[in-house]
Amino acid sequence: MPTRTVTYDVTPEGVAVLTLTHPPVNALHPEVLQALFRALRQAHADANVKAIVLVGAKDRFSAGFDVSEFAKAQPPDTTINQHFCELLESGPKPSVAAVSGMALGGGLEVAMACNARIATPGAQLGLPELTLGILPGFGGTQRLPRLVGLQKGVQMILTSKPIKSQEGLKAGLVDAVVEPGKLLQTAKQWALDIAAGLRHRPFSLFRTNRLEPLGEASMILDFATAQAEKRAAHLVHPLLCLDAIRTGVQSGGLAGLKAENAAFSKAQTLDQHKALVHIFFAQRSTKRVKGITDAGLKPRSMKKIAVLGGGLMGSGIATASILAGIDVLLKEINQKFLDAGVGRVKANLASRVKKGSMTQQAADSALQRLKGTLDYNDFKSVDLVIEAAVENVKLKQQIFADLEKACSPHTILSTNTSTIDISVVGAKTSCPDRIIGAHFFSPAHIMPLLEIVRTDKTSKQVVLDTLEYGSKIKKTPVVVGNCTGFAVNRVFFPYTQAACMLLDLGLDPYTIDKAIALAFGMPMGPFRLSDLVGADIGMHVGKNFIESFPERVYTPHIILALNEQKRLGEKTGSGFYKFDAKRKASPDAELKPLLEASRKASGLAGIKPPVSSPQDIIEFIFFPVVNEGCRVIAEGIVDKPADLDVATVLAMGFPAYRGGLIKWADLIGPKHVAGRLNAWAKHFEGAKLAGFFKPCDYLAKVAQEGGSLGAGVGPKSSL
Ligand SMILES: CCCCCCCCCCCCC[C@H](O)CC(=O)SCCNC(=O)CCNC(=O)[C@H](O)C(C)(C)COP(=O)(O)OP(=O)(O)OC[C@H]1O[C@@H](n2cnc3c(N)ncnc32)[C@H](O)[C@@H]1OP(=O)(O)O
Repeated sequence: MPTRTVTYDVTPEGVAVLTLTHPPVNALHPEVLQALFRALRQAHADANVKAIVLVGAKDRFSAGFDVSEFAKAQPPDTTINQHFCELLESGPKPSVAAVSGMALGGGLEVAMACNARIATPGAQLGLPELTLGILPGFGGTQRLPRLVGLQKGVQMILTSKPIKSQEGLKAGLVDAVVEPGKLLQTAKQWALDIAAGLRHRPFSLFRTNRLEPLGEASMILDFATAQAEKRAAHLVHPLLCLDAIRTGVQSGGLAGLKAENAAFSKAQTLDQHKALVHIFFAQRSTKRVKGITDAGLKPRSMKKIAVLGGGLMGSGIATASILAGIDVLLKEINQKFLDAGVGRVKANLASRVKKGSMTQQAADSALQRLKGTLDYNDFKSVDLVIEAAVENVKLKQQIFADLEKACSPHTILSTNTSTIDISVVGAKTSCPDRIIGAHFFSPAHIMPLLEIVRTDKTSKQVVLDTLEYGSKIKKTPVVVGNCTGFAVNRVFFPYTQAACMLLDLGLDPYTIDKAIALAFGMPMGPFRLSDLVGADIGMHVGKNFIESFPERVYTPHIILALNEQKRLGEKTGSGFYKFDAKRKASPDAELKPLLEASRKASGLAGIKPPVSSPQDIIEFIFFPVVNEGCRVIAEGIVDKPADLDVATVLAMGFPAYRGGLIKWADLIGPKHVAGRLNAWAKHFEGAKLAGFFKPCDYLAKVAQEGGSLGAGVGPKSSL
């Protein structure tokens, strides 16, 4: 049977059951939509058919339009006849959607074009198009507000958050919620009742009873527009979406559909759409690693793990693991530390209960999976150990030597270190094949990225098992090579150094932060980030990079001065900023003498800063990061460039709507990136800083020969 189709079955009672079929989520590929169009025309012409029911194969209605169509060079032609919605809504025979699993995006829009919706409990209903840089394009901007009211409809579309069918029933989106075994029968009966005139046949597109009065509607849309402009200043498509909704409210559903179609076509042309579609697939592709997941190996399930260290990281890792149903042995060196570690796990769970992310009962049962210990007695039974002790090489080496004796020969021995060479950590063991890095980002139970760091001796099975563990604890795992800083911290080391260089060239730190946070879209600028992380940590980590890459580093004097003055940032009440009791940051006039001393010591006096606009600041700080990212690609530290995009978005807050570091560079143009780096290398030659900017061979080659950085160095990346 074709994998993209709509099956057509007519029941003895005269109901045409149309089944959307396109594994795994019944995505609405154009072939499926064309099949739906044909099936509807067939049902309307079939004298045996009184009514129509639409279902999704395998208990999943539809996850919406096939997103892979947006990744193609030639985007889908939105002018193609989309009358299948009109045929569903106002064709000669009534239609009812039988929704199970999920109806998202175009899937919900198709269901809303039906004359009624019957759903199973817990089915997810939503219009997440804005997360892809577009807007609902099958009538959702018009039908959803008319079914649930403008306030609720706008909120659902702008937040992209789905609701469950029970909430949908209350809101007017769903007509009935029934158990799965009764879904099809209820939908068929509902459709026959409409056909027999026993039930009303509403056309969502023309309903107005749920829409707020025009004056109130206008205020709702004005407020939503102001919020969108404030919260997503860089994004155009939410405003295009709101304009289409407004047109429909003011001029009726048909006018609204026309406005929606025009807005959708416009949104499709924007880089943000290309970038977000890239990240959608990139994030789902990190779990596929060449030579590992295609090697015919079967991953072993991690049922019981041990975490060494109950500090901030260890307790976060333990929390993420027990939430995923894994038994955790939390080991500490004394009872006081162990009690503190268990207390942190309890606090993490309590915070989730308080936020409504889980019930108290679920938290209690998760806690049952945590057991504390002060020795290695139970380590024979663990599948994986994650060491999260202090960053001390000798201590870690001794721990791993002890673990090799205490655990079974199959136990994976991993370290959460962010700065120490993984091979060095395992140097005192005789099992390098079982040594791997599991680098979490703080807080470990919340940050979504897990860097899985393999050495050249780590076995494929161990990498595969750790990937499986990462997915099981709902992380996005990215497999990276063993180098200073691995992938994320390595590509970002020039970030702070370039920012400090601008400081020493005379720029104001707060101007730089504004450019990076407000103009570019990072969660915060480099100096605010330094105050969050701590100048002491920054100096410690910076030393690693200065030792590893001496030919391309800038030693920021200001960081040393901040440490000497104990101005470490938030934790000491001042750093680049000063902090009030609620840790609210504000510029600090007392920083001025430190800045002047740093500028004097920098040797950059007299060099004109080669930046004059926020865009210049953005490029001066991020292009060296792109350059280091290109080295990481060329050295094979990442399996594919798209993995680096995902890592920068998830770990550093690089804006997803820019596609991640490498996609962003490709959208800007490798030639422009290399050109500016070469110009700065020349500009700073006298200060012996040319090496900090000189484009690496990979970037220079792509810039000269054309092509994309995202293509990678090996066989063409699929992304
Ligand atoms: C008559 C002729 C008509 C011709 C018409 C042509 C018109 C062209 C104009 C288009 C107008 C479109 C209008 C519409 O409003 C636009 C949309 O619908 S955009 C899509 C909106 N939907 C989404 O954003 C949902 C995305 N998916 C998810 O949120 C999740 O996948 C999920 C569905 C909640 C499931 O989550 P999980 O269980 O965690 O699974 P995964 O996320 O890993 O997904 C599994 C697998 O499925 C792939 N996939 C999921 N959703 C889609 C999708 N919508 N399209 C394509 N593929 C999808 C995903 O990539 C995974 O694949 P794998 O990694 O396993 O290969």
